[in-house]
Amino acid sequence: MSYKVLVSDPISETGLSILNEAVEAEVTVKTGLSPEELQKIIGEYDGLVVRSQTQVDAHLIQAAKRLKIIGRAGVGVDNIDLEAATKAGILVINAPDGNTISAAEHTMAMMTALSRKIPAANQSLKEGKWNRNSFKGVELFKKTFGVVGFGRIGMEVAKRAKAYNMTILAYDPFLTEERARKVGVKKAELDDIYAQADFITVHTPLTKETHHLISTEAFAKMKSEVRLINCARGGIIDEMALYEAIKEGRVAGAAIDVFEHEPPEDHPLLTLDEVIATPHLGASTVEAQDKVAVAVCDEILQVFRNVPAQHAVNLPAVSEQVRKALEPYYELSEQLGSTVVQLVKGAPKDIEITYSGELTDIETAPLTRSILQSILAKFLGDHINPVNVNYYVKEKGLIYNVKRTQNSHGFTGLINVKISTEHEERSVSGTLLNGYGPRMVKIDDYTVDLPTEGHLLYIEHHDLPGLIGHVGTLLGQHEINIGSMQVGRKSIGGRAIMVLTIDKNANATPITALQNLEHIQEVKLIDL
Ligand SMILES: NC(=O)c1ccc[n+]([C@@H]2O[C@H](COP(=O)([O-])OP(=O)(O)OC[C@H]3O[C@@H](n4cnc5c(N)ncnc54)[C@H](O)[C@@H]3O)[C@@H](O)[C@H]2O)c1
Ligand SMILES: O=C(O)CC[C@@H](O)C(=O)O
Repeated sequence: MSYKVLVSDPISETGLSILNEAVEAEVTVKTGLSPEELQKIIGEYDGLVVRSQTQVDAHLIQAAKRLKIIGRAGVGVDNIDLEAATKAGILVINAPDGNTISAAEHTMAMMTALSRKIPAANQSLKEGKWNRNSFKGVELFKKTFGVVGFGRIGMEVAKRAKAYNMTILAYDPFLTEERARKVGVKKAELDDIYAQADFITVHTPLTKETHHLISTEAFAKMKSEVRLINCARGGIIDEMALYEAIKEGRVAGAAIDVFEHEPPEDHPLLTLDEVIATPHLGASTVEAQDKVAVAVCDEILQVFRNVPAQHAVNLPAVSEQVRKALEPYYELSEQLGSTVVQLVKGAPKDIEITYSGELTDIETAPLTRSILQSILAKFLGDHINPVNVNYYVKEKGLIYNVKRTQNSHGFTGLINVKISTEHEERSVSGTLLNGYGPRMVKIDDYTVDLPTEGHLLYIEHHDLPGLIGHVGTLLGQHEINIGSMQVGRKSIGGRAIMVLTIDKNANATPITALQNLEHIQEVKLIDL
């Protein structure tokens, strides 16, 4: 199968060639489209590759009827409406580490250029002036450097700043004393940084919490003559507050790579001598662009090949080890969910999933999503997928519990899915049998050994001689071939079940006819 992929921002040729050479992908590169132009064509595509220019908003997502995956060749996904993508079941992936080094190096370049006024000196010289007095700078040596956001880039920046002999204060909610000590920085609070730092750099994502994190209030707490660097995202520093702080002489300068609105138009900051700026160039190196494009294009192909994504932004990450351990169980988990939801009468209210045996100690959330997806698909259709399933679980007010038990009844790994509705409670268990693949081993309290595919006819009846014969005859009259049969009973003459695998999908007639047979309580056709 071939998937149509649109590349709407410029990405490296090395990355593009990965998609171009794959049989699974048919690639179109159309960059610089207006939102309206993009909206018109997006409906044709299964995949979209963007950098930071394309705004993937809710309108675009609504028009993207076939879209399965959005690949962001870079880190920040603030140009993508993640909520809308998740609701639409579109997987969003990024390339989180391909441009770390480039962004860190750009931050250092901006800090040194700012401290030595290099852009202005360069400009002046090119204008024919030899003005050595106007460009006196400051050293970085032994200065205090505040790093706000100590993730991949923040840490790489700190490593480089250590070579300048700077004292580094790092603030990040996830930074522990131990880690700070290990990398040779001091763990600090924001107020410590404001009070002590000569240079402050920000390396957080732009979120509700970090929007205008550095504001008028923060500037008021800073050391005078402080210099700021933002190579992360426009909006983390309040641009107007920064402008005022520079005008008032409290801030000595700022180096800005990113703006709240890009490109910035008639921006007051760009009128100030104390500000140096670049047009969002943090990741603009040959190496970074190759790395992010290759990473994202490779991963898009993996997803088209049904391999779970490693850098999904709107799905929890799954380690390679967990992915390998769970892989054989996906089909089983989906089919158990599908079986029990077809068996039960009414809409699920409570779902209980129990993992036993070798599944007890593994992160099973991906299997849980696949079970929930197969259950909800009966009511909400095929657009339910692992990306949006939790959204719909919440929306429908479904309650689900996950349990773990060591008792796997002799099986290596066992999954039980139980659904309660307002009418009844039904459950199905399944395992992977060596050499046989997925098998259903229990329906409610009855032990069975059934395949988890094809068409199953589930019949509940009184355990009486001759009944199995009647069922066989009736199915024969409707030209329905029986592939196999399993019977189970609780006691002789008591309640019993038979489950038949049939070759032809039974229509409503034999089911009604079967239901009308004496001593039969329930007949259900389960399509897997
Ligand atoms: N200028 C560019 O071209 C360019 C290139 C690459 C990345 N970026 C941007 O740089 C930023 C950092 O990227 P990264 O790869 O290091 O991300 P990362 O996820 O590795 O690190 C971000 C860190 O910020 C921390 N954080 C979140 N909220 C915080 C808060 N309120 N206060 C303090 N810390 C907080 C997180 O705990 C995390 O450790 C992102 O915004 C990314 O989009 C820009
Ligand atoms: O695509 C770019 O050049 C910007 C990338 C950068 O902002 C990121 O967040 O990865």
